[in-house]
Amino acid sequence: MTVTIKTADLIESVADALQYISYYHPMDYIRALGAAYEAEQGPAAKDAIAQILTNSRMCAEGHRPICQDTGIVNVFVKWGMDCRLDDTSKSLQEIVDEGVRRAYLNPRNKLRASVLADPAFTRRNTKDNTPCVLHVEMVPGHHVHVDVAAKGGGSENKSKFKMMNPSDNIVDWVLEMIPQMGAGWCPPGMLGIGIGGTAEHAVLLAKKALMEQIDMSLLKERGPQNDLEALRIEIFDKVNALGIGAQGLGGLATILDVKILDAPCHAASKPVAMIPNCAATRHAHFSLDGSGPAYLEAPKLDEWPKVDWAPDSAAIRVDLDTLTPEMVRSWKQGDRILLSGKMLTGRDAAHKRIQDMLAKGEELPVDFRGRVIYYVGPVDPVGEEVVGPAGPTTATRMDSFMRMMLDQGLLACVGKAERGPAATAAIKDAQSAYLMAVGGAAYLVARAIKGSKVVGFADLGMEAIYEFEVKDFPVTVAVDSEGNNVHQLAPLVWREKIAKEGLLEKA
Ligand SMILES: O=C(O)C[C@H](O)C(=O)O
Repeated sequence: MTVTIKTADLIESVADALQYISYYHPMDYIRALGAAYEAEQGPAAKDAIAQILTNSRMCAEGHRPICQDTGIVNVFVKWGMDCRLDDTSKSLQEIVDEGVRRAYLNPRNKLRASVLADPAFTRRNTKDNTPCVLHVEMVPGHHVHVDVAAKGGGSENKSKFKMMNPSDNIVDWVLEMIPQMGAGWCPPGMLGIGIGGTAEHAVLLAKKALMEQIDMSLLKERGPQNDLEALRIEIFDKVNALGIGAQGLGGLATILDVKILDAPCHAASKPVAMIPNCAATRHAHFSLDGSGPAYLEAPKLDEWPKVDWAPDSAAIRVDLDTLTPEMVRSWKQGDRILLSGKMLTGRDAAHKRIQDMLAKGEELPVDFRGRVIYYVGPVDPVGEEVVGPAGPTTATRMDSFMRMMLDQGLLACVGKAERGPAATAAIKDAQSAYLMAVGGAAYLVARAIKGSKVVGFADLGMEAIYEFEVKDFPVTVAVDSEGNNVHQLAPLVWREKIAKEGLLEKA
């Protein structure tokens, strides 16, 4: 029996699933994060998890994206060989891309276009987030199974691969890689690990592993039944013992689960890949059988933990419009701050263009003297919004521009994740500061943005320079003017505490 799948149904189902995952976290992630929140003892990490959970429920209620990085779309299709498409004039890539386009341009919940063509050179935004990355497998049967994911750039950037020698130890390699990955992948999330096959197969296995349900607490309760399950538990316990914690702020929950898929490999090799999934874990799964489009059922809002983050009333209130170098110098690593006033924005493309313009002696469109810059690429607003979700992007990518920006008279910067030694030294030399906001709390953070206008490089789309007017925008001092660096210090403290006090056994 041949089943006819309507092209329109496939497009509609992909678009619906992508809209769905932009604002609904998978419930297994929410349950695991809720449990991590209860167990967390690191105060800064607990606050970050509270922001992520509060943001998640707000997004589920408001049908707006969990993160400003609405991802690059990954699609895995298992095509039942008894199925045929009603319209064979387009490739499957074109059909699925049409679903992506409709989802990302949906006027009720416009998502961010993050995909750039010509990646090595002009890096032009394709404006509708196409093309997606599509994988197709032909399988027996009369169903089309589709897994869709929207993978954030920050976590994808931390993917690792090693062609190991057969006798090399996988756990040792993972434990060597995790600290190097820093916090730009927005922990707590999960790790997908692929072992075996060939180089490209191992990476694909790691990505597919991220589509599985989080079930580490069940696995630990019943105990491992095979070597792969034992390996999952060993990696889970040893990674969390590193004390990295939510957003790299030091704590008990760095990962919520480890998923491993394997495949036979050549006798000479042991390819291993690891891909993390961030706090904006987004994936959904549906099947088509020719009877119409698939629509996913909305989760119940009362399934979210009762966590309502509110700004810390003891935080230092800072007026950006009257900020002085003396005030910046008075901030200490770990201080909680609520920013109000005007703040500029800029991320990768804007920094590169500023560098090129300065090299040519051209005048910049914006004067950075006495200003604070926020590393962000916001989602476009819909309805009454002044801006869509607008959480921080990874500051580490701006490290090589830090000294250049400080030379322009910049007072401080805001982003997420750690700064490297050169950027930390530049901040110390200029007696500046780096403030961090919570990655994965973009809709919550955007509530603090009361005004927004583009003031430079408008052609860069979400990467343009904006001026935001903010009110009580929550940040923490991550590098202070003396070069003290939270991301270096806090995990060390928590690693020791976990080991000495056996905190993970008690959690
Ligand atoms: O692109 C962004 O907005 C964020 C990015 O995913 C990142 O985590 O650095």
